[in-house]
Amino acid sequence: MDFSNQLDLLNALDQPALSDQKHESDLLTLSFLQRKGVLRPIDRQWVEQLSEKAGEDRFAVLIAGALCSAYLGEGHICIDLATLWKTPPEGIDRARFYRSFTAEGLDSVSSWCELLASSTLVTCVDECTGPTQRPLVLKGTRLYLFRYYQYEQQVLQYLNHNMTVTPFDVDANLLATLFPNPIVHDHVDWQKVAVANAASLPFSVISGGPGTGKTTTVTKLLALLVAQSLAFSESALNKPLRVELAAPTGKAAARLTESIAKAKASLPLDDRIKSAIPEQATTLHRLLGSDFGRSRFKHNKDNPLHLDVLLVDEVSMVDLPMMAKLIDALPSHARLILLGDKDQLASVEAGSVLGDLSAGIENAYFQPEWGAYLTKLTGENLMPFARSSAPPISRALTLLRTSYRFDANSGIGYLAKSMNAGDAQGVLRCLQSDFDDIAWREPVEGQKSADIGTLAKGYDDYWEAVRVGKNIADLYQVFSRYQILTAVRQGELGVEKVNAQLEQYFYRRGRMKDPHVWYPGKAVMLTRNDAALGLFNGDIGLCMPDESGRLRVWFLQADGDFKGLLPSRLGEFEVVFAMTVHKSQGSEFERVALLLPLVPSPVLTRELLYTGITRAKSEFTLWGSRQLIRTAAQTQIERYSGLSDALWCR
Ligand SMILES: Nc1ncnc2c1ncn2[C@@H]1O[C@H](COP(=O)(O)OP(=O)(O)OP(=O)(O)O)[C@@H](O)[C@H]1O
Repeated sequence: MDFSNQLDLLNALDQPALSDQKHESDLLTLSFLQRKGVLRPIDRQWVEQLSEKAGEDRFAVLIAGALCSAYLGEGHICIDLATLWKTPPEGIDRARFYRSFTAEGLDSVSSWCELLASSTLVTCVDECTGPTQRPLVLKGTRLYLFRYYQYEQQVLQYLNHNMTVTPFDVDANLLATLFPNPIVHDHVDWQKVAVANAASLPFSVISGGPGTGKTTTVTKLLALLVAQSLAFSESALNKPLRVELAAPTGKAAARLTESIAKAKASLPLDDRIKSAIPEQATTLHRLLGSDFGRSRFKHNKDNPLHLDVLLVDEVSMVDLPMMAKLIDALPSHARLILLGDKDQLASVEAGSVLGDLSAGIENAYFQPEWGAYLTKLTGENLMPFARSSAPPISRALTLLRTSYRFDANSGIGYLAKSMNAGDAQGVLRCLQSDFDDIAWREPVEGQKSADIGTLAKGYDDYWEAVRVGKNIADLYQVFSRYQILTAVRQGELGVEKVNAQLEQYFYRRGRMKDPHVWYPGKAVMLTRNDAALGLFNGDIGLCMPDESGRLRVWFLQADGDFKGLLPSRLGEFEVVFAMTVHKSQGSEFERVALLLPLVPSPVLTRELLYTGITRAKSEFTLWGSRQLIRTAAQTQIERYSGLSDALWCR
């Protein structure tokens, strides 16, 4: 019998493999780690292939490589050996972990690093020779997969270069025109500071929670840049400024288009300038020229984008590889302006670029000479924020702190703030207070499933709009007013089950004749990009008949138009009367119901709940137990990378 087949069979039965049995009580093996769920099959296979090719069989090297791959799957850019040495991954017995290293003569993290540095699989970047193309890169106690080390370096090199350039000239009078009302008391107008900062620098980040005026601010920034360019081009016959707006998803791009158009209308500037400010946003994939199925984009270092200014919204959703590719495709003279909420969930794929960039943004410290420069330019007194210890990156960042959407009487604002601060008591107090805009539904004793009847009521307006045959634009508006969010995919209160139950409930109420076929009102979300159709993962389509009565699924395009497709043309999709919080990023709804699972889950974190809460504009209902809410508020996501330490000198 083939021995490897036998091994697979044993693994599938969750039994120790034959080769492990003699080690079971003493040393670790890769197959044991896979069975414990510490490694995925792909992590083990990858490292075993490398081991065979390179003739490297030392366990301390193989476990480091396999963990690097496994942690990448959880969103980490690298592993930190020092942290792992102190706290072995969950599911591994500590004594056994250390025994496995002692067996190879290792007794400390430095001896582990030395051993790795001696391996043909690892490049040690402290060497004068620099990195060679080996699968793993060791920098200090951080171990990376080669490609991800490169991505991180690409972003760092870009930032380091752009943090030291001489500031561009900024028209202080124009800046004053855009901010005519001085802020009262001793407060700083951070929106004005953000515009001054971003207009002065080739790279900037503007972060803020919901309704803090991010769009208002960048619209003023674009107005300033466009007006300066128009004035300059008139005198020097220069070309007009080429500005591009982008976001990670189609939905977020459509929202950016809408918000910029609205904010532009109220600018205190003449129409010539307003009309030169673009409104049309696109997705990052489309901007870069997505070549689906390939990881390389049409635009890159050799074929840069044709633009002078690039504004990217919802940057919390942008992963490290995408950021590196974006930077790679920027022409050297271009400005990059990143916009987002640093406290939201990080990207689905690896990295937390916005979080890393803005790791120290709360302090709002500038280097003294930058503080003096901004004070002169804005007329705001920024010297109290001057610190000689502030790292260079600090000047490129501005945090907007005042929410103009949620005032002191807003439960949503208070709840979001408490959750973001990890203040579990504050969160529970807020949920128990009588704010008009929030509600809390605790599961009752023995509850096994969601209260579908109550949740489904939120869609009454939508079904009425379907029944009377509203046009697709109006129907989309109505649909976007209410959203059920779930924290998890699987389980009783997971998105799959809740969607199935909702469809059944609607069927019983006569909303459709057969829930198993396409019906008017069916709402779906794509789960894969589709180049041929120009649609993206996360795009939402509503099924309604066209003029000839044929059912089509209608998708909102970034330009505000709708594209209607025959259902048979769609690739992978799922019903979307409920969606996960992850999928809701970049969208906002008037009313949101957030369902927590009935049992603890590692995905319940402060960032997940904060993101869920801040999707709601005027009404938020939280379905979840006191215990899970408390635990989530106290659990923060940590993603390993070298970016924040390199930028914030920690
Ligand atoms: N300085 C300000 N003074 C008064 N109102 C403001 C100010 N800045 C923004 N607003 C108003 O606050 C609301 C939210 O602003 P805006 O849409 O720019 O915020 P945002 O941070 O982009 O919001 P979102 O959470 O939707 O991304 C808008 O109605 C806007 O007109």
